[in-house]
Amino acid sequence: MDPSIDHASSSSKPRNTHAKSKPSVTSRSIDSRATKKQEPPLTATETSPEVLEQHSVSSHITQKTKNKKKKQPEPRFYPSPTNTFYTAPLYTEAKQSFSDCASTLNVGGIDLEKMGVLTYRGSTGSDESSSSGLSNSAGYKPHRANNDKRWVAIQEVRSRVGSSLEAKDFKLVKRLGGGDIGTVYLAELIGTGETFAVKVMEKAAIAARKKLVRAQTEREILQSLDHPFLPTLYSHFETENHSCLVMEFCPGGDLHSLRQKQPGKYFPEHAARFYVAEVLLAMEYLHMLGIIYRDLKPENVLVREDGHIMLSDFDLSLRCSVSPTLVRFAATTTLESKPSSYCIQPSCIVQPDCIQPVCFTPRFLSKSKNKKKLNESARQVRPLPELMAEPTSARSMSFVGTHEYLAPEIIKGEGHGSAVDWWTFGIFLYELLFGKTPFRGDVNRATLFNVVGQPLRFPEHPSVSFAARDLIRGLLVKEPQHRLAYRRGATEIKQHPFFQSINWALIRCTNPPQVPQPVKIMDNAQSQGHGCSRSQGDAKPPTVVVDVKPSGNYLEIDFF
Ligand SMILES: Nc1ncnc2c1ncn2[C@@H]1O[C@H](COP(=O)(O)OP(=O)(O)OP(=O)(O)O)[C@@H](O)[C@H]1O
Repeated sequence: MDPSIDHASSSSKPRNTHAKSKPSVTSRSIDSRATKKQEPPLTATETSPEVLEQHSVSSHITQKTKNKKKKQPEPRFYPSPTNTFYTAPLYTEAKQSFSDCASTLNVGGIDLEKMGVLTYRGSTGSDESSSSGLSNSAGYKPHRANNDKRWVAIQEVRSRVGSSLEAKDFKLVKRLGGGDIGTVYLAELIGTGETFAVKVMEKAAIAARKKLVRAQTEREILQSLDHPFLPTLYSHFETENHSCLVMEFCPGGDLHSLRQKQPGKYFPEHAARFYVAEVLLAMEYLHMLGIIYRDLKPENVLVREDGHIMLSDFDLSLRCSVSPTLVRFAATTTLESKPSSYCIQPSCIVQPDCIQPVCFTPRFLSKSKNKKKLNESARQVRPLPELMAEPTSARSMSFVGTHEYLAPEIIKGEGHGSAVDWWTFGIFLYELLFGKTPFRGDVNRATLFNVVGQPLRFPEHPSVSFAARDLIRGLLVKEPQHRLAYRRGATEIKQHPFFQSINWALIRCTNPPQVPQPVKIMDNAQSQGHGCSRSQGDAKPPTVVVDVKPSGNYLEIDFF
């Protein structure tokens, strides 16, 4: 498959889980935002730049934003006309170099690698890798390698049965939700007590609705991911009629539901900052892989059992080629010689992953004696190259996304690139902070007009910091080329004062605003599964059930 082809373009996507077909622009179905009125799609004339421009006052807004941007601190580096391009091996080297650098960095006596912040260890093996030859990274998932109880469980079953996982190894416990191309179930890996989310897709239905390519895109993207805030595809298997993806189960639900439960239906600023910071790292990583996500919204941000997030749903994503660009070899500047009010330490900057050694300033080191230690450690850090890996040149003409989250350039049909993700990031932050999106109209068509033509406004309530509003203003610039992060991607956003308190390197170890209730475990005598013919050995009795009526019956699903 040609990865530069936008496979989502001919597809459609409902938020509505009851919908049979999926318009490429989705409405939300489960909350007050869902548009009730039916309306005809916009015609080509209506979406033409001229017509939309008549409603536009965006130039005024943009000018204001431009002026504001001028006041921002000088960028630390500039793409030079003689950019050196990293080829894949060099990039791997950079990663390795980063790993070396990071693993030798023992900050204040704390081994960051042991803390799980810095991990570039080899994989203990992947069920997925054994069943697929698709991606070179599919079998190398260091973030999920050694410490993941789910891998251990999978390995256990595999070694017991001597083959890859199959449908009969799982017991479906509960339906979690339905998407356009499949249904997601909570499932137990029989005999291990470990739970997974299994997305079950009916092959014939997908083929009949011409969604095969989309399903394949999602699967291939999932196979290529290895990031703490992105799903791990533990296994993939086929039955005669179904194709199944086995992923981590997120018991915390999605951020949309969680927001509804907050007082006032909006998150306090510290909580919003935490969630968007983790999403930012996930998107940075995706862009690094040449994946433009295109479907950011609270519904697609799931909360893991530890309260950290997982970005889900990749069937609208666009894959394109990206060449991480070496923009500068970092100078031998140290922390002392280049102080900064932001979290910028130019001595060791590289973006091979979510982990950036730029901010090794853990809060527990903020006292002056620890600062001294830190500075000494930083001096020993080998300077690393500075990379830019934003797929800015990618272009798609697809009309995909969710109305309230669509970027103006998508609506105008001007062709779009990775900047659409930074627009949606701005809408996402706005929604978490204010409990609503900024351009929503009474009907979808009005929403589209508002996105293109209406200025950004902030409600008076709740009161939100200047930094947060300033960041949103920078992101919700109508012209993509003037939008924050257009040029240097996530790095630009990370440097914004809104994130000043975020320690990017250690965010995985930060306490999340909320940790979901643990999954209720029931001792269920009937947990022998469907058609399980494999020996259970002396494995733990199956125990998992999440708010399923204690009838003792697991779901009778004819898939398996
Ligand atoms: N890993 C998971 N853990 C817990 N719940 C999940 C998980 N993955 C999906 N879900 C739930 O299942 C529902 C369906 O997910 P799925 O990704 O198939 O569809 P979707 O998000 O509606 O989008 P699409 O139609 O594009 O597939 C989600 O809304 C979510 O509530």
